[in-house]
Amino acid sequence: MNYKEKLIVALDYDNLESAKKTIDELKDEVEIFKVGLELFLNSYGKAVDYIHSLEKKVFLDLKFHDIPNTTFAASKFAIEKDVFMFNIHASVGSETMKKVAELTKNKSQLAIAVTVLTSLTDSNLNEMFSTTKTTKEIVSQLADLAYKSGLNGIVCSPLEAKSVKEKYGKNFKTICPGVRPKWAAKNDQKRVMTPYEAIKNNCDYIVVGRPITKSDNPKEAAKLVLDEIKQAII
Ligand SMILES: O=c1ccn([C@@H]2O[C@H](COP(=O)(O)O)[C@@H](O)[C@H]2O)c(=O)[nH]1
Repeated sequence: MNYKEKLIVALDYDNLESAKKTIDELKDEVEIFKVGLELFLNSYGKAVDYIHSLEKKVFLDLKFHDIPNTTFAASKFAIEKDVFMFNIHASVGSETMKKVAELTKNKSQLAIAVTVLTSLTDSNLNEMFSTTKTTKEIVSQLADLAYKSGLNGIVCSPLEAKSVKEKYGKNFKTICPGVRPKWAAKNDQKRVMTPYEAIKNNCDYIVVGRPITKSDNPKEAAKLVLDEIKQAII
């Protein structure tokens, strides 16, 4: 895999024009763009078509979380849109994950499961579920369920990627937000690593948004992140 394909730039914008400006600025460096709820809703889905019109790949990050019938229908939409990758929450359970996995069988699209959001800590899990389990333990449990359900990989923080890859092998992908170069603010991200550390820790893809998109010079910021990726895979 070309090192540039390991970077996914998160386009969290509230209008299509701003997103287009960034996409145009980054298109010589970046191969995969992430469209999440904010941009998908504000652009009425058109951001996906724009990225595709430039022959770039889309990670549709809408994190479907519903009963089997509804999650299945939403996943069909993602497949029909021909996105490179889309996601559902692992906490939909194995029945739904199996149905979605069946949909993508023999197709090029990757269906992945969100485990524990990178903005959450052990104490957040404790206050939500009265559990003493760590984020790492819950990620491992949900990764196991996603793997056994036949999905193509998971979203986790870079901190958990290594143990997941060691257990499930190269075909089960780790997609990791919570990536912060040393020069960037952490914002609301809690479980973070630098791009270099994340790639070394077996993230197949790193997702980086604000350090690039909110930078005074997004292209230079993307190049700095790509340099770290390159250094890590040499
Ligand atoms: O656990 C998760 C799942 C998804 N995300 C998304 O990734 C990007 C990260 O953006 P930054 O600006 O680099 O923080 C964002 O779109 C999230 O919705 C995540 O951060 N953590």
